[in-house]
Amino acid sequence: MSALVQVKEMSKSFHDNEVLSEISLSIEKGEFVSILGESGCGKSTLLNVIGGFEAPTSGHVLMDQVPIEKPTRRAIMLFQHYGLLPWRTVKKNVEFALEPTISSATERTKRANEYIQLVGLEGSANQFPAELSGGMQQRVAIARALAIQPELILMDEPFAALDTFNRYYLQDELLRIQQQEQTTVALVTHDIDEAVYLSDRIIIMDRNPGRIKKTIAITLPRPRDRSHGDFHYFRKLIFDTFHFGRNELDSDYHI
Ligand SMILES: Nc1ncnc2c1ncn2[C@@H]1O[C@H](COP(=O)(O)OP(=O)(O)OP(=O)(O)O)[C@@H](O)[C@H]1O
Repeated sequence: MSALVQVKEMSKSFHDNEVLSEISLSIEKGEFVSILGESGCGKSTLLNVIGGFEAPTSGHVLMDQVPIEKPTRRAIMLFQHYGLLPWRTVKKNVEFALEPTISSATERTKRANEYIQLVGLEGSANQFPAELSGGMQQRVAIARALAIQPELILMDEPFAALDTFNRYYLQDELLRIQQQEQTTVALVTHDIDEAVYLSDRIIIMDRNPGRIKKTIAITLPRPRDRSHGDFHYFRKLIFDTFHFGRNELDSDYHI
């Protein structure tokens, strides 16, 4: 594997407030990395800098050795709120995202259909977002992001608004497609379980200012079993990193 993204001694301040301090990390091609940390530690800011939406105050952020200076279609951001256009059908939402790069309408339709099928929504292609459940809307957002065929998907708590069943289902779908397409993923989450289930590597952050506290490689074979003792081992390792005492444990493993 070789590095797709390199962040080198990067700091980010908003006015006088240093939010990220001396962050260095690299993300390999095809790797699934999660970023965990308490609220306000700068996780979203880090994604925004990697996506080119925010400029670092100092240090370097590179994609394939080239400085990231603005958002490009090589890196797509996926949010908790799906950002679908309500007046367009599922198919038209996906096709719309392809307009800047595919000039032929026939080609756009073909690509859109392919990715709608990939997320299992072929039966809903002509429906409007309001007619779909939250889980289905997020699948449309995933199809739209993937159809662009980005090298990197940046995800900011994409499953946080979903119920457990939809969350588990979409986590599996995402992994299946990510492995098939060899897409590189950087995911921000508060859900330790989700991070252990999905990631090759988990980056744990400290706050005030945001720094990398620890990086943990999740060496569990796939598909992973959430009830397996080894899974619990990694969960505990992460809890211990946050120094949570027993009384502070939350049954859902959210931070
Ligand atoms: N555009 C901005 N202007 C000023 N301050 C900002 C801006 N964006 C983020 N911040 C500040 O940076 C800090 C980190 O915010 P950020 O959203 O990156 O944290 P986070 O770890 O993603 O938090 P959460 O888990 O609650 O989403 C916060 O104190 C926030 O107020």
